Amino acid sequence: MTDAPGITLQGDYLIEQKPLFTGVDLTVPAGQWTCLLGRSGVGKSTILRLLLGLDTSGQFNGQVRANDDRAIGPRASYMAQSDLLLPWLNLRENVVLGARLRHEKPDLSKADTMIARVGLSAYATKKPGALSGGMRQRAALARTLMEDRPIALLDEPFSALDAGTRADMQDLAAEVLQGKTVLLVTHDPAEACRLGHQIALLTPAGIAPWELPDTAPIRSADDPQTLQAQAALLSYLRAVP
Ligand SMILES: Nc1ncnc2c1ncn2[C@@H]1O[C@H](COP(=O)(O)OP(=O)(O)OP(=O)(O)O)[C@@H](O)[C@H]1O
Repeated sequence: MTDAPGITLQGDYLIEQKPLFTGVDLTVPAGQWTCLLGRSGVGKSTILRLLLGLDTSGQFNGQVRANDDRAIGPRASYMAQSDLLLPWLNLRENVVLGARLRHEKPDLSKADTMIARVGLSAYATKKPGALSGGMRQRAALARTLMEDRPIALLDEPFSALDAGTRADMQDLAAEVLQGKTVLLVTHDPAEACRLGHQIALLTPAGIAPWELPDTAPIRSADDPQTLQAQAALLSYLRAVP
């Protein structure tokens, strides 16, 4: 039995009275990975913020709901596009920041395991300023995965990683977040086709689904059906105005 809920968002969003998107009807099924793709600026990060109940710059006319009618924000771990690492804390302190903010005793042993799993053990006591962009992103991923929440909202969490590390981190995230309700924003068709139970394409006119191979993720990168789906998705994304 999982307490990971299904989530829906329906509605329109305006910035300075002009529609950014209209008629969006997004369903994120319980306990599965949904990948959200779409042109830059179409509103993907905004959707994550709306799900979390955070401030946005525009006006949302619609509704956000978990299928158990409980609040989403307090049950969600969120990895923003910017890593949001606190520069005065070292990597380990950043990874346990959630517990510290909740005035809980941090689980340092779990933190060190997570830091090891993102390949940063040698940097556990370094400040973020001593880390490369890709290392900082892995540190932010470790902090997100530390939070054992039923919902994970991830905004391009692997975008700064080299191809090999990216595949490793995708595997790690898929393992740690198994059974959680995950919404992953990505620009990478290969990533979406590898990780997604479903793909949602956001356009100004709403959400369109994208067909995936009838196999369970995480899919092998060299699976012919997965390769075919990712090539078709890339062609489609190039043609979207
Ligand atoms: N802080 C802000 N102030 C004003 N407008 C904003 C702000 N943040 C975003 N926007 C506007 O909201 C729109 C949607 O932004 P959002 O970040 O949700 O897009 P996105 O699809 O996630 O883009 P990307 O793929 O480039 O990350 C943008 O077109 C931008 O004009």
